[in-house]
Amino acid sequence: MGVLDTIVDGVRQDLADRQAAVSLDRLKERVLHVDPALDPMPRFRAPGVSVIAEVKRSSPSKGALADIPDPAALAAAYASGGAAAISVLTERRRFGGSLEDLVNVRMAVDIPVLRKDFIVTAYQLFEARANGADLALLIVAALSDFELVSLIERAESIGLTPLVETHTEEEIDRAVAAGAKLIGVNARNLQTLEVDPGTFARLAPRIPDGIVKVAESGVKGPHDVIELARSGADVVLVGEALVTGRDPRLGVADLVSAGAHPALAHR
Ligand SMILES: O=C(O)c1ccccc1NCC(=O)[C@H](O)[C@H](O)COP(=O)(O)O
Repeated sequence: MGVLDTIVDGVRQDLADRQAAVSLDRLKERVLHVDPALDPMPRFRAPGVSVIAEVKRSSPSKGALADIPDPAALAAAYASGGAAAISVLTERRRFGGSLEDLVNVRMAVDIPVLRKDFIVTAYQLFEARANGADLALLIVAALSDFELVSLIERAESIGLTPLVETHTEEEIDRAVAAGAKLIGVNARNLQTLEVDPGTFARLAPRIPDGIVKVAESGVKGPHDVIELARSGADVVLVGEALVTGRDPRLGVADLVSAGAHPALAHR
C-alpha cells in the first residue's frame, strides 16, 4: 500500500467514528446556520501571486515540524502578513490536525479558510462547511472520476470552493474534465513523498487559461515564488517554510511582496 492509500485508510477509520457520533442530517442542519462561505477566487485572480499560508504541525515526510499551541494566533499572524487564505490541515494521525483547529482559525480571521484533508465522502464536505471552511481540498489521486465530479458538485452546492489537487498531466486532464476551476499542482509525490521543484513549471501549461493555478509544496522563500510566478502560478500554498520560519507574519509578507514584484507585471 502506498503512502496516500495508508493515509486515506486511517482517515476512513476516523471518519467512521465521527459518522457514528454525528449524523449527516445533523451536519446538514448546521450548514444551514453557519455564515455564508467567503469566495476566494477574486483574491486569487487579483494582480500578483496570492499566498495560502498553512497551519501544519507535522507531516508524513518530515515528522514533527512545529509545536502550534494556538493555531488561531498563527492564522491571525499569517493574515496580518497579507495571506489571501489560510490552509488548515485537519487530518489527525499524520498531520496532528483537527476540526477544532479549523473552527479556531475560522473565528480568528476574516479571509477564506481551506480545509486541507483527504476528502473521500460528501460527509467530510458538510463537516468542512459546518465548521466554517470556505474551501475544501479534493485530491485527484484519491478519487475515481465519478467521485471527483460528484464531490466538486456537492462542494459547490453548499458554497465551498473546491481546490482540486493534481500531480501528473493525466490528473490535470481529469480535474479539467471534472469541472475544476481552481487546480493545485502538488510538487510532492504523495506516494513517494519526494518533492520535485520543477513540477509546476512542467505541468502548468496543461492547465487551460481561465482556471486559477495553485503551486503547492516545497516553496522555501521569495525566490521560489518568483520562479513559480514566471511559470504561471496565481497562488502558492506554503506550509513547512512558514511554520519553521522565524516570524510567520514577516514570512508571509516576504512571499507576498516577491509575488508582487514589478518584473512579474507582464504575466
Ligand atoms: O507534507 C507531507 O509530507 C504530505 C505527505 C503526504 C500527503 C500530503 C502531504 N502534505 C500536504 C500538503 O500538500 C502540504 O502540506 C502543502 O502543500 C504545503 O507543503 P509544504 O510547504 O512543503 O509544507
